[in-house]
Amino acid sequence: MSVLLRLLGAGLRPYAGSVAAIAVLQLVQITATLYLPTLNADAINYGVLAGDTGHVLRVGGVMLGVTLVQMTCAAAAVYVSARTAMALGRDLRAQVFARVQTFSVREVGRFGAASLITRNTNDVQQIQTLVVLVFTLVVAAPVMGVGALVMAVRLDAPLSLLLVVVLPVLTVAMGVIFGRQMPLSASLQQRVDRVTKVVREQITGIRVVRAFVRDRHEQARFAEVNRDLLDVGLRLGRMQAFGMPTAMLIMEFSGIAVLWFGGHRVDGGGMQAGTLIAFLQYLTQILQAVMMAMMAFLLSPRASVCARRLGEVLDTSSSLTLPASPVTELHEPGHLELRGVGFRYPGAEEPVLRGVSLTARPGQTVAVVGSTGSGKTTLLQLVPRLFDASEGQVLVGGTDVREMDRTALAATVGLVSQKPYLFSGTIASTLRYGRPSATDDELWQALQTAQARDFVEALPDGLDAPVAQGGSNLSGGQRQRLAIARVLLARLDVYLFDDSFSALDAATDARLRAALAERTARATVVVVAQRVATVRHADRIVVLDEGRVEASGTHSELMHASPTYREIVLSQMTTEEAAV
Ligand SMILES: Nc1ncnc2c1ncn2[C@@H]1O[C@H](COP(=O)(O)OP(=O)(O)OP(=O)(O)O)[C@@H](O)[C@H]1O
Repeated sequence: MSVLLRLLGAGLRPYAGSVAAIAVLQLVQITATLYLPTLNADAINYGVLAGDTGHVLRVGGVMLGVTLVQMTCAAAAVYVSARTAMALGRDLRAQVFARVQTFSVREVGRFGAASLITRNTNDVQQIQTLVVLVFTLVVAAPVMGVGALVMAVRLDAPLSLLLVVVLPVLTVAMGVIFGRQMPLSASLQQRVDRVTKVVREQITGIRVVRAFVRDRHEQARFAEVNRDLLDVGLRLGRMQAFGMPTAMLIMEFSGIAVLWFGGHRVDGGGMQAGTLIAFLQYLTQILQAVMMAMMAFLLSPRASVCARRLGEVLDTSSSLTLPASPVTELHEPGHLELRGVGFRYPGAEEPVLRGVSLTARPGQTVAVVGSTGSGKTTLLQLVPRLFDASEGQVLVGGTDVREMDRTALAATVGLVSQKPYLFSGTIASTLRYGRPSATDDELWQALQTAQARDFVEALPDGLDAPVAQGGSNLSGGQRQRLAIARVLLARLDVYLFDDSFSALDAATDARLRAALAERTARATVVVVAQRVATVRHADRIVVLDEGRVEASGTHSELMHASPTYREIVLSQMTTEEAAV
Protein backbone atom coordinates (compact mmCIF):
# COMPACT_ATOMS: atom_id res chain seq x y z
CA MET A 1 0.00 0.00 0.00
CA SER A 2 2.87 2.36 0.81
CA VAL A 3 4.26 1.90 -2.71
CA LEU A 4 0.83 2.78 -4.10
CA LEU A 5 0.67 5.95 -2.02
CA ARG A 6 4.22 6.86 -3.02
CA LEU A 7 3.46 6.33 -6.73
CA LEU A 8 0.24 8.30 -6.52
CA GLY A 9 1.82 11.08 -4.46
CA ALA A 10 4.69 11.55 -6.88
CA GLY A 11 2.56 10.94 -9.97
CA LEU A 12 -0.17 13.42 -9.05
CA ARG A 13 2.15 16.24 -8.03
CA PRO A 14 2.19 17.77 -11.51
CA TYR A 15 -1.62 17.68 -11.55
CA ALA A 16 -2.16 19.45 -8.21
CA GLY A 17 -4.36 22.04 -9.96
CA SER A 18 -6.66 19.37 -11.39
CA VAL A 19 -6.79 17.58 -8.03
CA ALA A 20 -7.81 20.83 -6.33
CA ALA A 21 -10.48 21.41 -9.01
CA ILE A 22 -11.84 17.90 -8.42
CA ALA A 23 -11.98 18.55 -4.65
CA VAL A 24 -13.92 21.81 -5.14
CA LEU A 25 -16.32 20.24 -7.65
CA GLN A 26 -16.94 17.31 -5.33
CA LEU A 27 -17.52 19.59 -2.38
CA VAL A 28 -20.13 21.62 -4.27
CA GLN A 29 -21.72 18.45 -5.59
CA ILE A 30 -21.94 16.87 -2.13
CA THR A 31 -23.27 20.03 -0.52
CA ALA A 32 -26.02 20.07 -3.14
CA THR A 33 -26.72 16.36 -2.58
CA LEU A 34 -26.96 16.92 1.17
CA TYR A 35 -29.24 19.92 0.75
CA LEU A 36 -31.81 18.12 -1.43
CA PRO A 37 -33.49 15.91 1.23
CA THR A 38 -33.93 18.95 3.51
CA LEU A 39 -35.63 20.82 0.65
CA ASN A 40 -37.72 17.74 -0.03
CA ALA A 41 -38.85 17.62 3.60
CA ASP A 42 -39.69 21.30 3.46
CA ALA A 43 -41.81 20.80 0.30
CA ILE A 44 -43.72 17.93 1.90
CA ASN A 45 -44.12 19.38 5.41
CA TYR A 46 -45.03 22.93 4.45
CA GLY A 47 -46.30 22.43 0.92
CA VAL A 48 -47.96 19.06 0.34
CA LEU A 49 -49.25 18.51 3.86
CA ALA A 50 -50.31 22.16 4.25
CA GLY A 51 -51.95 22.17 0.80
CA ASP A 52 -49.77 25.11 -0.30
CA THR A 53 -49.12 24.44 -4.02
CA GLY A 54 -47.22 27.71 -4.37
CA HIS A 55 -44.74 26.56 -1.72
CA VAL A 56 -44.35 23.18 -3.45
CA LEU A 57 -43.61 24.94 -6.76
CA ARG A 58 -41.18 27.41 -5.19
CA VAL A 59 -39.24 24.75 -3.29
CA GLY A 60 -39.50 22.43 -6.31
CA GLY A 61 -37.86 25.17 -8.43
CA VAL A 62 -35.04 25.53 -5.94
CA MET A 63 -34.63 21.74 -5.91
CA LEU A 64 -34.38 21.74 -9.70
CA GLY A 65 -31.67 24.41 -9.58
CA VAL A 66 -29.74 22.57 -6.86
CA THR A 67 -30.02 19.33 -8.84
CA LEU A 68 -28.65 21.05 -11.94
CA VAL A 69 -25.67 22.37 -9.96
CA GLN A 70 -25.14 18.93 -8.46
CA MET A 71 -25.27 17.16 -11.83
CA THR A 72 -22.99 19.66 -13.55
CA CYS A 73 -20.39 19.48 -10.79
CA ALA A 74 -20.58 15.66 -10.64
CA ALA A 75 -20.11 15.38 -14.42
CA ALA A 76 -17.25 17.89 -14.40
CA ALA A 77 -15.59 16.06 -11.50
CA VAL A 78 -15.75 12.75 -13.39
CA TYR A 79 -14.37 14.40 -16.53
CA VAL A 80 -11.42 16.06 -14.77
CA SER A 81 -10.79 12.84 -12.79
CA ALA A 82 -10.68 10.72 -15.94
CA ARG A 83 -8.32 13.18 -17.64
CA THR A 84 -6.01 13.31 -14.64
CA ALA A 85 -5.99 9.52 -14.28
CA MET A 86 -5.20 9.12 -17.99
CA ALA A 87 -2.35 11.61 -17.73
CA LEU A 88 -1.01 9.80 -14.66
CA GLY A 89 -1.20 6.49 -16.56
CA ARG A 90 0.69 7.98 -19.50
CA ASP A 91 3.41 9.32 -17.18
CA LEU A 92 3.73 5.98 -15.37
CA ARG A 93 4.05 4.09 -18.64
CA ALA A 94 6.71 6.53 -19.82
CA GLN A 95 8.63 6.15 -16.54
CA VAL A 96 8.52 2.36 -16.63
CA PHE A 97 9.52 2.32 -20.30
CA ALA A 98 12.40 4.70 -19.67
CA ARG A 99 13.59 2.59 -16.75
CA VAL A 100 13.39 -0.66 -18.73
CA GLN A 101 15.45 0.99 -21.47
CA THR A 102 18.30 1.39 -18.98
CA PHE A 103 18.16 -2.29 -17.97
CA SER A 104 20.87 -4.70 -18.97
CA VAL A 105 20.05 -8.14 -20.34
CA ARG A 106 20.39 -9.32 -16.73
CA GLU A 107 17.47 -7.24 -15.40
CA VAL A 108 15.25 -7.96 -18.41
CA GLY A 109 15.94 -11.65 -17.85
CA ARG A 110 15.09 -11.34 -14.15
CA PHE A 111 11.64 -9.83 -14.72
CA GLY A 112 10.92 -11.61 -18.00
CA ALA A 113 9.69 -9.81 -21.09
CA ALA A 114 6.07 -10.92 -20.57
CA SER A 115 5.93 -9.56 -17.04
CA LEU A 116 7.46 -6.26 -18.11
CA ILE A 117 4.78 -5.93 -20.80
CA THR A 118 1.94 -6.73 -18.37
CA ARG A 119 3.37 -4.33 -15.84
CA ASN A 120 3.51 -1.49 -18.32
CA THR A 121 0.00 -2.08 -19.67
CA ASN A 122 -2.40 -3.95 -17.43
CA ASP A 123 -0.85 -2.89 -14.11
CA VAL A 124 -0.83 0.78 -15.06
CA GLN A 125 -4.47 0.40 -16.20
CA GLN A 126 -5.44 -0.91 -12.74
CA ILE A 127 -3.87 2.10 -11.08
CA GLN A 128 -5.66 4.42 -13.49
CA THR A 129 -8.98 2.77 -12.61
CA LEU A 130 -8.27 3.20 -8.91
CA VAL A 131 -7.42 6.87 -9.37
CA VAL A 132 -10.75 7.54 -11.12
CA LEU A 133 -12.51 5.71 -8.32
CA VAL A 134 -10.65 7.63 -5.65
CA PHE A 135 -11.48 10.95 -7.25
CA THR A 136 -15.13 10.17 -7.90
CA LEU A 137 -16.04 8.06 -4.86
CA VAL A 138 -13.42 8.02 -2.16
CA VAL A 139 -12.93 11.77 -2.01
CA ALA A 140 -16.71 12.19 -1.78
CA ALA A 141 -17.44 9.36 0.66
CA PRO A 142 -16.22 10.80 3.98
CA VAL A 143 -17.66 14.25 3.32
CA MET A 144 -20.98 12.82 2.23
CA GLY A 145 -21.07 10.27 5.07
CA VAL A 146 -20.29 12.78 7.82
CA GLY A 147 -22.48 15.45 6.24
CA ALA A 148 -25.46 13.12 5.92
CA LEU A 149 -24.91 11.90 9.50
CA VAL A 150 -24.95 15.43 10.86
CA MET A 151 -28.10 16.23 8.86
CA ALA A 152 -29.80 13.02 10.03
CA VAL A 153 -28.99 13.68 13.69
CA ARG A 154 -30.19 17.27 13.30
CA LEU A 155 -33.44 16.07 11.77
CA ASP A 156 -34.21 13.42 14.37
CA ALA A 157 -31.71 12.42 17.04
CA PRO A 158 -33.66 9.45 18.51
CA LEU A 159 -34.16 7.81 15.13
CA SER A 160 -30.44 8.29 14.40
CA LEU A 161 -29.73 5.75 17.13
CA LEU A 162 -30.65 3.13 14.51
CA LEU A 163 -27.34 3.94 12.84
CA VAL A 164 -25.49 2.61 15.87
CA VAL A 165 -26.73 -0.83 14.81
CA VAL A 166 -26.78 -0.49 11.01
CA LEU A 167 -23.35 1.05 10.44
CA PRO A 168 -21.27 -1.64 12.24
CA VAL A 169 -23.30 -4.41 10.57
CA LEU A 170 -22.64 -2.95 7.09
CA THR A 171 -18.97 -2.23 7.82
CA VAL A 172 -18.27 -5.71 9.18
CA ALA A 173 -20.15 -7.45 6.32
CA MET A 174 -18.34 -5.43 3.67
CA GLY A 175 -15.01 -5.80 5.48
CA VAL A 176 -15.33 -9.60 5.44
CA ILE A 177 -16.32 -9.69 1.77
CA PHE A 178 -13.65 -7.27 0.56
CA GLY A 179 -10.99 -8.72 2.85
CA ARG A 180 -11.38 -12.09 1.19
CA GLN A 181 -10.89 -10.51 -2.20
CA MET A 182 -7.42 -9.14 -1.43
CA PRO A 183 -5.39 -12.35 -1.89
CA LEU A 184 -7.45 -13.19 -4.96
CA SER A 185 -6.58 -9.83 -6.51
CA ALA A 186 -2.88 -10.50 -6.05
CA SER A 187 -3.05 -13.90 -7.68
CA LEU A 188 -5.18 -12.51 -10.53
CA GLN A 189 -2.30 -10.26 -11.63
CA GLN A 190 0.16 -13.15 -11.51
CA ARG A 191 -2.13 -15.23 -13.66
CA VAL A 192 -2.51 -12.42 -16.20
CA ASP A 193 1.32 -12.49 -16.33
CA ARG A 194 1.31 -16.21 -16.97
CA VAL A 195 -1.22 -15.93 -19.82
CA THR A 196 0.89 -13.18 -21.43
CA LYS A 197 4.01 -15.31 -21.07
CA VAL A 198 2.48 -18.39 -22.69
CA VAL A 199 0.87 -16.38 -25.53
CA ARG A 200 4.13 -14.58 -26.20
CA GLU A 201 6.13 -17.77 -26.24
CA GLN A 202 3.67 -19.54 -28.50
CA ILE A 203 3.49 -16.70 -31.00
CA THR A 204 7.26 -16.28 -31.07
CA GLY A 205 7.76 -20.01 -31.46
CA ILE A 206 4.94 -20.61 -33.94
CA ARG A 207 7.30 -22.14 -36.52
CA VAL A 208 8.55 -24.72 -34.05
CA VAL A 209 5.00 -25.50 -32.97
CA ARG A 210 4.01 -26.10 -36.61
CA ALA A 211 7.16 -28.05 -37.41
CA PHE A 212 6.61 -30.48 -34.56
CA VAL A 213 2.80 -30.44 -34.99
CA ARG A 214 2.48 -29.54 -31.33
CA ASP A 215 -0.64 -27.42 -31.79
CA ARG A 216 -2.69 -29.61 -29.48
CA HIS A 217 -0.05 -29.61 -26.80
CA GLU A 218 0.26 -25.82 -27.01
CA GLN A 219 -3.53 -25.41 -26.98
CA ALA A 220 -3.68 -27.53 -23.84
CA ARG A 221 -0.89 -25.49 -22.24
CA PHE A 222 -2.71 -22.27 -23.06
CA ALA A 223 -6.06 -23.71 -21.93
CA GLU A 224 -4.50 -24.48 -18.55
CA VAL A 225 -3.24 -20.98 -17.83
CA ASN A 226 -6.40 -19.52 -19.32
CA ARG A 227 -8.52 -21.71 -17.05
CA ASP A 228 -6.42 -20.69 -14.06
CA LEU A 229 -7.11 -17.05 -14.84
CA LEU A 230 -10.80 -17.79 -15.29
CA ASP A 231 -10.92 -19.63 -11.95
CA VAL A 232 -9.50 -16.73 -10.00
CA GLY A 233 -11.54 -14.24 -12.02
CA LEU A 234 -14.71 -16.20 -11.24
CA ARG A 235 -13.89 -16.50 -7.56
CA LEU A 236 -13.29 -12.77 -7.44
CA GLY A 237 -16.45 -12.13 -9.45
CA ARG A 238 -18.48 -14.31 -7.08
CA MET A 239 -17.24 -12.36 -4.09
CA GLN A 240 -18.09 -9.13 -5.85
CA ALA A 241 -21.51 -10.44 -6.88
CA PHE A 242 -22.12 -11.40 -3.28
CA GLY A 243 -21.05 -8.00 -2.01
CA MET A 244 -23.64 -5.84 -3.74
CA PRO A 245 -26.80 -7.81 -2.77
CA THR A 246 -25.52 -8.05 0.81
CA ALA A 247 -25.11 -4.31 0.96
CA MET A 248 -28.52 -3.77 -0.65
CA LEU A 249 -30.13 -6.17 1.82
CA ILE A 250 -28.67 -4.31 4.77
CA MET A 251 -29.75 -1.01 3.26
CA GLU A 252 -33.29 -2.23 2.59
CA PHE A 253 -33.64 -3.61 6.10
CA SER A 254 -32.38 -0.33 7.50
CA GLY A 255 -34.97 1.49 5.38
CA ILE A 256 -37.72 -0.76 6.72
CA ALA A 257 -36.52 -0.17 10.29
CA VAL A 258 -36.51 3.61 9.74
CA LEU A 259 -40.03 3.48 8.27
CA TRP A 260 -41.24 1.24 11.10
CA PHE A 261 -39.86 3.31 13.98
CA GLY A 262 -40.28 6.62 12.16
CA GLY A 263 -43.88 5.71 11.20
CA HIS A 264 -44.73 5.24 14.83
CA ARG A 265 -43.17 8.58 15.68
CA VAL A 266 -45.13 10.29 12.88
CA ASP A 267 -48.31 8.61 14.21
CA GLY A 268 -47.54 9.86 17.70
CA GLY A 269 -46.95 13.37 16.36
CA GLY A 270 -43.25 13.38 17.32
CA MET A 271 -42.11 13.71 13.72
CA GLN A 272 -43.41 15.14 10.45
CA ALA A 273 -43.92 12.88 7.40
CA GLY A 274 -41.58 15.00 5.22
CA THR A 275 -38.87 14.79 7.88
CA LEU A 276 -39.19 10.98 7.89
CA ILE A 277 -38.68 10.86 4.12
CA ALA A 278 -35.70 13.21 4.36
CA PHE A 279 -34.26 11.05 7.14
CA LEU A 280 -34.64 7.99 4.95
CA GLN A 281 -32.73 9.78 2.17
CA TYR A 282 -29.92 10.76 4.55
CA LEU A 283 -29.72 7.21 5.80
CA THR A 284 -29.34 6.02 2.22
CA GLN A 285 -26.61 8.61 1.66
CA ILE A 286 -24.72 7.51 4.79
CA LEU A 287 -24.84 3.86 3.76
CA GLN A 288 -23.87 4.78 0.20
CA ALA A 289 -20.85 6.64 1.57
CA VAL A 290 -19.81 3.54 3.51
CA MET A 291 -20.27 1.47 0.36
CA MET A 292 -18.21 3.90 -1.68
CA ALA A 293 -15.36 3.78 0.79
CA MET A 294 -15.56 0.01 0.75
CA MET A 295 -15.49 0.00 -3.06
CA ALA A 296 -12.12 1.68 -2.88
CA PHE A 297 -10.93 -1.12 -0.65
CA LEU A 298 -12.12 -3.52 -3.29
CA LEU A 299 -9.86 -2.04 -5.95
CA SER A 300 -7.03 -0.89 -3.74
CA PRO A 301 -5.56 -4.36 -3.02
CA ARG A 302 -5.34 -5.11 -6.71
CA ALA A 303 -3.99 -1.65 -7.44
CA SER A 304 -1.50 -1.93 -4.61
CA VAL A 305 -0.27 -5.26 -6.00
CA CYS A 306 0.11 -3.51 -9.36
CA ALA A 307 1.85 -0.55 -7.72
CA ARG A 308 4.26 -2.91 -5.98
CA ARG A 309 5.04 -4.56 -9.31
CA LEU A 310 5.60 -1.17 -10.96
CA GLY A 311 7.65 -0.03 -7.96
CA GLU A 312 9.88 -3.09 -8.37
CA VAL A 313 10.65 -2.05 -11.93
CA LEU A 314 11.12 1.62 -11.10
CA ASP A 315 13.35 0.83 -8.10
CA THR A 316 15.57 -1.53 -10.05
CA SER A 317 18.80 0.02 -11.16
CA SER A 318 20.68 -1.41 -14.05
CA SER A 319 23.46 -3.71 -12.95
CA LEU A 320 25.57 -1.84 -15.48
CA THR A 321 26.60 1.05 -13.27
CA LEU A 322 27.36 4.33 -14.95
CA PRO A 323 30.76 5.85 -14.24
CA ALA A 324 30.93 9.08 -12.23
CA SER A 325 33.06 10.79 -14.86
CA PRO A 326 32.63 8.83 -18.08
CA VAL A 327 35.45 8.74 -20.58
CA THR A 328 34.32 10.01 -23.97
CA GLU A 329 37.61 10.34 -25.88
CA LEU A 330 39.80 7.36 -26.68
CA HIS A 331 43.32 7.68 -28.07
CA GLU A 332 43.43 4.32 -29.77
CA PRO A 333 39.80 3.23 -29.91
CA GLY A 334 40.46 0.09 -31.93
CA HIS A 335 42.70 -1.41 -29.29
CA LEU A 336 40.73 -4.18 -27.57
CA GLU A 337 42.06 -6.04 -24.57
CA LEU A 338 40.63 -8.58 -22.15
CA ARG A 339 42.64 -8.95 -18.94
CA GLY A 340 41.99 -12.01 -16.80
CA VAL A 341 38.26 -11.89 -17.50
CA GLY A 342 35.95 -14.15 -15.54
CA PHE A 343 32.17 -14.27 -15.82
CA ARG A 344 29.39 -16.05 -14.02
CA TYR A 345 25.72 -15.75 -15.05
CA PRO A 346 23.44 -14.64 -12.21
CA GLY A 347 22.29 -17.64 -10.24
CA ALA A 348 24.72 -20.01 -11.99
CA GLU A 349 27.15 -21.98 -9.85
CA GLU A 350 30.00 -22.33 -12.30
CA PRO A 351 31.68 -19.44 -14.10
CA VAL A 352 31.32 -19.47 -17.87
CA LEU A 353 34.62 -17.65 -18.44
CA ARG A 354 37.79 -17.92 -16.37
CA GLY A 355 40.94 -15.84 -16.65
CA VAL A 356 40.47 -14.99 -20.31
CA SER A 357 43.10 -12.63 -21.69
CA LEU A 358 43.41 -11.53 -25.29
CA THR A 359 44.30 -8.47 -27.31
CA ALA A 360 43.30 -7.27 -30.75
CA ARG A 361 44.69 -4.23 -32.56
CA PRO A 362 43.36 -2.12 -35.40
CA GLY A 363 43.77 -3.90 -38.71
CA GLN A 364 43.79 -7.31 -37.06
CA THR A 365 41.20 -10.03 -37.27
CA VAL A 366 41.05 -12.25 -34.22
CA ALA A 367 38.95 -15.38 -34.39
CA VAL A 368 37.49 -17.14 -31.39
CA VAL A 369 36.73 -20.83 -31.76
CA GLY A 370 35.68 -23.50 -29.34
CA SER A 371 33.13 -26.21 -28.85
CA THR A 372 29.51 -25.25 -28.34
CA GLY A 373 28.86 -23.77 -24.90
CA SER A 374 32.53 -22.88 -24.39
CA GLY A 375 31.63 -19.23 -23.72
CA LYS A 376 32.31 -17.53 -27.06
CA THR A 377 29.04 -15.54 -27.21
CA THR A 378 29.38 -14.59 -23.56
CA LEU A 379 32.88 -13.28 -24.22
CA LEU A 380 31.75 -11.03 -27.07
CA GLN A 381 28.80 -9.73 -25.04
CA LEU A 382 31.15 -8.34 -22.41
CA VAL A 383 32.69 -5.86 -24.85
CA PRO A 384 29.59 -3.71 -25.58
CA ARG A 385 28.56 -4.24 -21.91
CA LEU A 386 25.52 -6.42 -22.46
CA PHE A 387 26.93 -7.91 -19.27
CA ASP A 388 29.80 -6.78 -17.08
CA ALA A 389 32.71 -9.08 -16.35
CA SER A 390 32.59 -10.60 -12.85
CA GLU A 391 36.38 -10.56 -12.68
CA GLY A 392 39.15 -8.87 -14.61
CA GLN A 393 38.77 -6.05 -17.10
CA VAL A 394 37.59 -5.44 -20.62
CA LEU A 395 39.47 -2.50 -22.11
CA VAL A 396 38.68 -0.59 -25.28
CA GLY A 397 41.30 1.96 -26.30
CA GLY A 398 43.04 1.27 -22.99
CA THR A 399 39.97 2.31 -20.98
CA ASP A 400 37.88 -0.11 -18.92
CA VAL A 401 34.49 -0.29 -20.67
CA ARG A 402 32.87 0.35 -17.28
CA GLU A 403 34.52 3.77 -17.22
CA MET A 404 33.33 4.70 -20.68
CA ASP A 405 30.42 6.86 -21.68
CA ARG A 406 27.66 4.60 -23.08
CA THR A 407 27.28 6.55 -26.29
CA ALA A 408 31.03 6.64 -26.85
CA LEU A 409 31.23 2.88 -26.32
CA ALA A 410 28.38 2.31 -28.78
CA ALA A 411 30.12 4.56 -31.29
CA THR A 412 33.28 2.46 -30.99
CA VAL A 413 32.09 -1.14 -30.67
CA GLY A 414 29.47 -2.96 -32.75
CA LEU A 415 28.21 -6.48 -32.19
CA VAL A 416 26.35 -8.58 -34.73
CA SER A 417 24.81 -11.27 -32.61
CA GLN A 418 24.17 -14.87 -33.48
CA LYS A 419 20.49 -14.20 -34.07
CA PRO A 420 20.31 -10.52 -34.97
CA TYR A 421 17.10 -8.66 -34.32
CA LEU A 422 15.65 -6.40 -37.00
CA PHE A 423 13.01 -3.81 -36.18
CA SER A 424 9.92 -3.53 -38.32
CA GLY A 425 10.12 -0.93 -41.10
CA THR A 426 11.88 -1.00 -44.43
CA ILE A 427 15.30 -2.23 -45.55
CA ALA A 428 16.45 1.40 -45.50
CA SER A 429 15.13 2.14 -42.00
CA THR A 430 16.69 -1.11 -40.75
CA LEU A 431 20.08 -0.15 -42.15
CA ARG A 432 19.88 3.43 -40.91
CA TYR A 433 19.19 2.29 -37.34
CA GLY A 434 22.81 2.90 -36.36
CA ARG A 435 23.35 5.97 -38.57
CA PRO A 436 20.18 7.82 -39.55
CA SER A 437 22.10 10.24 -41.78
CA ALA A 438 23.46 7.56 -44.13
CA THR A 439 22.76 8.29 -47.82
CA ASP A 440 21.23 5.74 -50.19
CA ASP A 441 24.63 5.33 -51.84
CA GLU A 442 26.18 4.43 -48.52
CA LEU A 443 23.38 1.95 -47.88
CA TRP A 444 24.09 0.22 -51.21
CA GLN A 445 27.84 0.13 -50.47
CA ALA A 446 27.23 -1.50 -47.10
CA LEU A 447 24.84 -3.97 -48.72
CA GLN A 448 27.49 -4.71 -51.33
CA THR A 449 30.08 -5.52 -48.65
CA ALA A 450 27.58 -7.64 -46.75
CA GLN A 451 26.76 -9.54 -49.97
CA ALA A 452 23.16 -8.41 -49.66
CA ARG A 453 23.00 -6.07 -52.64
CA ASP A 454 21.69 -8.68 -55.07
CA PHE A 455 18.81 -9.81 -52.95
CA VAL A 456 17.75 -6.26 -52.03
CA GLU A 457 17.91 -5.22 -55.69
CA ALA A 458 15.71 -8.17 -56.56
CA LEU A 459 13.00 -7.02 -54.12
CA PRO A 460 10.19 -5.12 -55.87
CA ASP A 461 10.60 -2.08 -53.61
CA GLY A 462 14.38 -2.29 -53.18
CA LEU A 463 15.47 -0.25 -50.19
CA ASP A 464 11.83 0.51 -49.40
CA ALA A 465 10.86 -3.15 -49.21
CA PRO A 466 9.11 -3.91 -45.92
CA VAL A 467 10.85 -5.67 -43.04
CA ALA A 468 8.50 -7.39 -40.59
CA GLN A 469 9.05 -7.30 -36.83
CA GLY A 470 12.18 -9.30 -36.03
CA GLY A 471 12.84 -9.60 -39.76
CA SER A 472 10.48 -12.57 -39.89
CA ASN A 473 9.73 -12.06 -43.60
CA LEU A 474 13.39 -12.62 -44.46
CA SER A 475 15.53 -15.74 -44.51
CA GLY A 476 18.08 -16.35 -41.76
CA GLY A 477 20.95 -15.58 -44.15
CA GLN A 478 19.27 -12.39 -45.41
CA ARG A 479 18.72 -11.27 -41.84
CA GLN A 480 22.37 -11.91 -40.99
CA ARG A 481 23.59 -9.96 -44.00
CA LEU A 482 21.30 -6.99 -43.27
CA ALA A 483 22.54 -6.97 -39.69
CA ILE A 484 26.13 -6.96 -40.95
CA ALA A 485 25.36 -4.09 -43.34
CA ARG A 486 23.64 -2.23 -40.48
CA VAL A 487 26.70 -2.44 -38.24
CA LEU A 488 29.09 -1.56 -41.08
CA LEU A 489 27.15 1.65 -41.74
CA ALA A 490 27.75 2.76 -38.18
CA ARG A 491 31.49 3.06 -39.06
CA LEU A 492 32.98 1.71 -35.88
CA ASP A 493 36.46 0.89 -34.62
CA VAL A 494 35.75 -2.57 -33.25
CA TYR A 495 33.48 -5.07 -35.00
CA LEU A 496 32.37 -8.22 -33.23
CA PHE A 497 30.74 -10.91 -35.36
CA ASP A 498 29.17 -13.70 -33.35
CA ASP A 499 28.77 -16.59 -35.74
CA SER A 500 27.27 -14.04 -38.10
CA PHE A 501 28.12 -15.97 -41.24
CA SER A 502 26.65 -19.27 -40.11
CA ALA A 503 23.54 -19.06 -42.29
CA LEU A 504 25.54 -18.28 -45.46
CA ASP A 505 26.69 -20.84 -47.98
CA ALA A 506 30.47 -21.36 -48.21
CA ALA A 507 30.86 -19.25 -51.39
CA THR A 508 28.94 -16.27 -50.03
CA ASP A 509 30.83 -16.60 -46.74
CA ALA A 510 34.15 -16.39 -48.62
CA ARG A 511 33.05 -13.38 -50.72
CA LEU A 512 31.76 -11.63 -47.63
CA ARG A 513 34.99 -12.17 -45.71
CA ALA A 514 37.03 -10.79 -48.62
CA ALA A 515 34.81 -7.69 -48.93
CA LEU A 516 34.74 -7.24 -45.18
CA ALA A 517 38.53 -7.41 -44.94
CA GLU A 518 38.73 -4.51 -47.38
CA ARG A 519 36.10 -2.42 -45.66
CA THR A 520 37.31 -3.02 -42.12
CA ALA A 521 41.02 -2.83 -42.99
CA ARG A 522 41.69 -0.22 -40.32
CA ALA A 523 39.27 -1.59 -37.75
CA THR A 524 39.61 -4.35 -35.19
CA VAL A 525 37.55 -7.41 -35.99
CA VAL A 526 36.72 -10.28 -33.68
CA VAL A 527 34.96 -13.19 -35.32
CA VAL A 528 33.34 -16.12 -33.59
CA ALA A 529 32.69 -18.95 -36.00
CA GLN A 530 32.08 -22.66 -36.10
CA ARG A 531 33.26 -23.01 -39.69
CA VAL A 532 37.03 -23.44 -39.87
CA ALA A 533 37.19 -21.92 -43.38
CA THR A 534 35.83 -18.67 -41.89
CA VAL A 535 38.58 -18.37 -39.28
CA ARG A 536 41.71 -20.07 -40.59
CA HIS A 537 43.09 -16.93 -42.25
CA ALA A 538 42.60 -14.77 -39.18
CA ASP A 539 45.69 -13.02 -37.81
CA ARG A 540 45.20 -14.86 -34.58
CA ILE A 541 42.89 -17.61 -33.47
CA VAL A 542 41.93 -17.99 -29.82
CA VAL A 543 40.74 -21.43 -28.76
CA LEU A 544 38.28 -21.43 -25.90
CA ASP A 545 37.68 -24.57 -23.92
CA GLU A 546 35.19 -24.55 -21.06
CA GLY A 547 35.63 -20.85 -20.61
CA ARG A 548 39.44 -20.83 -20.59
CA VAL A 549 41.84 -19.88 -23.35
CA GLU A 550 43.39 -23.19 -24.28
CA ALA A 551 45.74 -21.77 -26.89
CA SER A 552 46.11 -18.91 -29.30
CA GLY A 553 48.09 -18.40 -32.48
CA THR A 554 47.81 -18.75 -36.24
CA HIS A 555 46.14 -21.66 -37.95
CA SER A 556 49.39 -23.54 -38.58
CA GLU A 557 50.68 -22.88 -35.05
CA LEU A 558 47.48 -24.16 -33.50
CA MET A 559 47.40 -27.26 -35.69
CA HIS A 560 50.45 -28.30 -33.69
CA ALA A 561 49.81 -26.68 -30.36
CA SER A 562 46.08 -27.15 -29.69
CA PRO A 563 44.42 -30.56 -29.61
CA THR A 564 40.98 -28.90 -29.39
CA TYR A 565 41.68 -26.80 -32.48
CA ARG A 566 43.05 -29.77 -34.39
CA GLU A 567 39.96 -31.77 -33.50
CA ILE A 568 37.63 -28.98 -34.69
CA VAL A 569 39.58 -28.58 -37.94
CA LEU A 570 39.79 -32.26 -38.73
CA SER A 571 36.08 -32.68 -38.09
CA GLN A 572 35.49 -30.31 -41.02
CA MET A 573 38.36 -30.97 -43.46
CA THR A 574 41.01 -33.51 -44.34
CA THR A 575 44.58 -33.20 -43.09
CA GLU A 576 45.65 -32.14 -46.60
CA GLU A 577 43.02 -29.43 -46.81
CA ALA A 578 43.98 -28.19 -43.35
CA ALA A 579 47.62 -27.96 -44.33
CA VAL A 580 46.97 -25.70 -47.34
N1 LIG B 1 21.59 -15.92 -20.04
C1 LIG B 1 22.22 -17.01 -19.55
N2 LIG B 1 22.00 -17.40 -18.27
C2 LIG B 1 22.65 -18.46 -17.76
N3 LIG B 1 23.54 -19.21 -18.44
C3 LIG B 1 23.80 -18.89 -19.71
C4 LIG B 1 23.16 -17.77 -20.33
N4 LIG B 1 23.60 -17.67 -21.60
C5 LIG B 1 24.48 -18.70 -21.75
N5 LIG B 1 24.61 -19.41 -20.62
C6 LIG B 1 25.50 -20.57 -20.41
O1 LIG B 1 26.82 -20.13 -20.62
C7 LIG B 1 27.57 -21.11 -21.32
C8 LIG B 1 28.28 -20.47 -22.50
O2 LIG B 1 27.33 -19.99 -23.41
P1 LIG B 1 27.73 -19.22 -24.73
O3 LIG B 1 26.48 -18.84 -25.43
O4 LIG B 1 28.67 -18.13 -24.38
O5 LIG B 1 28.51 -20.35 -25.52
P2 LIG B 1 29.02 -20.38 -27.02
O6 LIG B 1 30.42 -20.83 -26.95
O7 LIG B 1 28.74 -19.10 -27.69
O8 LIG B 1 28.12 -21.53 -27.61
P3 LIG B 1 27.60 -21.72 -29.13
O9 LIG B 1 28.79 -22.00 -29.97
O10 LIG B 1 26.72 -22.91 -29.01
O11 LIG B 1 26.89 -20.47 -29.51
C9 LIG B 1 26.61 -22.21 -21.70
O12 LIG B 1 26.86 -23.30 -20.85
C10 LIG B 1 25.24 -21.64 -21.44
O13 LIG B 1 24.42 -22.63 -20.89
